[in-house]
Order: sequence, then C-alpha cells, then structure tokens
Amino acid sequence: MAAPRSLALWNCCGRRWSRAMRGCQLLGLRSSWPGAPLSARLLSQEKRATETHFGFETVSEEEKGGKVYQVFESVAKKYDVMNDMMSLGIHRLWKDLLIWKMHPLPGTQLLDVAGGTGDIAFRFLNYVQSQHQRKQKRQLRAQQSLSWEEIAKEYQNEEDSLGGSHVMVCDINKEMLKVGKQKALAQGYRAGLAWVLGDAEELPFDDDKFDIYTIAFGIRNVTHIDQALQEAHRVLKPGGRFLCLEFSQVNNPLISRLYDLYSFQVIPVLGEVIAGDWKSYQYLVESIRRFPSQEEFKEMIEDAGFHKVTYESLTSGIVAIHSAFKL
Ligand SMILES: COc1cc(O)cc(C/C=C(\C)CC/C=C(\C)CC/C=C(\C)CC/C=C(\C)CC/C=C(\C)CC/C=C(\C)CC/C=C(\C)CC/C=C(\C)CC/C=C(\C)CCC=C(C)C)c1O
Ligand SMILES: C[S@@+](CC[C@H](N)C(=O)[O-])C[C@H]1O[C@@H](n2cnc3c(N)ncnc32)[C@H](O)[C@@H]1O
Repeated sequence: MAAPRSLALWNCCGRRWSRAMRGCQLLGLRSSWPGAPLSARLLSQEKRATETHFGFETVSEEEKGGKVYQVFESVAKKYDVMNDMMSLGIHRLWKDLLIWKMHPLPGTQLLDVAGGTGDIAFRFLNYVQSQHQRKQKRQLRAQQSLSWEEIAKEYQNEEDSLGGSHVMVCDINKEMLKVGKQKALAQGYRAGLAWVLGDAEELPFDDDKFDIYTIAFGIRNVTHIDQALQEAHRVLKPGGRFLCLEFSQVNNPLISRLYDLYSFQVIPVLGEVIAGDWKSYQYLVESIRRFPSQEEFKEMIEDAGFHKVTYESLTSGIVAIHSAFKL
C-alpha cells in the first residue's frame, strides 16, 4: 500500500504546483517566474504554500479552519430547516439516493465524516433496519412452527434489528454534533450509532476499520482535500467503498444561469431571513463555485489511491455522487 500512497502524494504536489503556476500566470505574478530574484521567488512560493480560499476570499490555511468552524457553529440550530427551505426538500432525495447507491449489507460498519446533524446516519439506520426486518419476515415465514413469544423476541432486540450494522458520525463541529444528538434522541435512534468529534484531515481511527466511508456536503469545507481523501483511504478496509455527495458543475447552460441567479440572489437572503446569517450562506454559494468539477474531483480521488472511481451527476449536475473502492 505504500507505493500508491506516495504516488498519490507526488501526483497531488504535481497538480498543485501546475495549478499554482497557472494561477500566477493568470494573475501576472512575475515573482514566481524563473528569472525573478530568488528572494521574491521564495516569498511567492511561501505564499502559495499557505494561502487558500474561504469562498471567494483568499485566506491563510491556518485561518480557514477557524472560519469554517464559525460558519457551522453559527448555522447549526437552523441548519436542517435552511436545507429544506433552500432546496424545497430536494436535498432529502439526494441523500436517499446516496443510501440506495450504497445498498449496505447486514453488518456494514459505516463512517460518516462531516456527518453534522446526522442526516446520512439516520437514513443508513432506517435502510439497514428495514432490510433486516424484511429478511427476518422471510425467515419467520419459513419457520412457521415458531410460537408468538419467539416471534416477538425476534423483533425486540434493538441491536439485532440492525443485523450488526453500525454508523459512526464524525464531525469537527461540536454544535452540529449537539444538534444531531438531540435529533437522534427525539427520533428514537439509539442502537448502532456513535458520535465522534474529529477532523476529516486527521481521523481518530485505526487503519482498515470501516466498510464504507461517506461524506455529504462536507469535503468542500475541508482545507486540504487531498489529505482528507488519503485519510478516507487509510481508514477503509481493503475492498471498502468511498462515497461522496457534493455540489458539482451544472451541465445545462440555461439551468446554470437560473441556478447562479438563485444562488447569489436568493440563498443569502434566505440565510438572513431564516438563520439571521447572510455571511454563512454567501460562503455556501461561493464555496460551491470554487469546488472542482466532476472530472477534476474524480482525478483527486484517484490520486489518493482509490480504484474504480465513477460518478453520477444529479439534478443537471447541481450535485454529484462520486464512488470509489480501496483495493
Ligand atoms: C453554510 O454552509 C451550509 C449551510 C447549509 O444550510 C447547507 C449546506 C450544505 C447544503 C445542503 C445540505 C443542500 C442544501 C441545498 C441547497 C443549497 C440548494 C440547492 C439548490 C437547489 C436544489 C435549487 C436548484 C435551482 C435551480 C435548478 C435553478 C432554478 C431556480 C429557480 C426556478 C429559481 C430562480 C430564482 C430566481 C430567478 C431569483 C428570483 C426568485 C425569487 C425571489 C423567488 C424565490 C424562489 C424560490 C424559493 C424557488 C426556488 C426554486 C427551486 C428550489 C426550484 C428547484 C428546481 C429544480 C431543482 C429544477 C452548507 O454547506
Ligand atoms: C454542510 S454540512 C454537512 C452535514 C451533513 N453531512 C449533511 O449532509 O447534512 C458540513 C459539515 O462539515 C463539517 N466539517 C467541516 N470541516 C470539517 C473537517 N475538517 N472535518 C470534519 N468535519 C468538517 C462541518 O462542521 C459541518 O457539520
């Protein structure tokens, strides 16, 4: 496994370097040219190494994490209602589709990174429970000699009702996790579910631990996406699957124009009216525009050492689901 990992790192650096060079040429940053004085070249290289984006704003890599934290701390309580309002409920269908695509088998160990208020985890639990119940019904029908007490016992054990499946929700933000835990309590999710505070770039888990890694609307907010992808690869078991639901590039020019209009003119207004927070929703739409296209992101996943990388664009490419395997 060491070879593909170092290769991935090499590829990442190469791509970053060529992108940085292209960016400098576009901006006319002459200090990066080979003929510029050494001090100027070193300074510009140092800048390139530490600068990143927070939406359309250029910030240092150290600053970005804190700014992203503030955004989700601020929106946590209104997060779920905002998503329903902004998307008219469409985000629910995208999340359902992610679970259908995953089609988890009994006993699946899922890690949901940037899991926030638990939307993916709850859907996973519903899915594995209904699969397990269907299986139990088939088995019970086959053993018609069982007594009613025995049948009732089969349905009572909560852990058993998931067929051994488990989901670990990992998120960097305490407030998002707090809302998620409250929701779990209120909706009666207890078994097969755990919440962990952790950074996608440095996951607090051993190697080769999970069958499936999901990240929904999370990776766009991470400072070093390549690092998060390498961590995803590390914690997955060989044969494990990576699934990412994220905003992507719209492929229909008319929808694209309407979507731009809607994003920049409506979403921050909804953010202000519903969550009292224009800035966080301005960041949301800007970060969506900065995220790589379907093909570019596919390349990044391959660079992290994954195989069989595919994607499906949904709603004209407003979002895409990328799938990949650790072999
Ligand atoms: C801080 O960071 C975050 C905070 C969060 O709360 C969430 C996230 C992560 C995000 C999610 C979990 C998903 C949340 C969903 C979205 C951000 C929304 C995605 C957008 C859509 C599904 C809508 C897609 C829109 C289009 C395809 C373009 C069609 C647009 C229109 C028909 C509206 C055009 C708008 C104008 C011309 C501006 C003037 C209009 C008005 C003032 C009226 C307002 C209109 C509406 C509210 C209607 C909105 C219409 C739709 C949603 C139609 C949907 C249609 C289709 C999908 C074909 C996070 O990181
Ligand atoms: C838009 S929310 C997505 C929540 C959930 N997955 C969903 O689909 O509704 C983005 C989440 O990413 C989390 N996040 C941002 N940076 C992170 C990082 N470096 N590591 C882990 N989580 C992070 C935020 O705290 C936030 O909860």
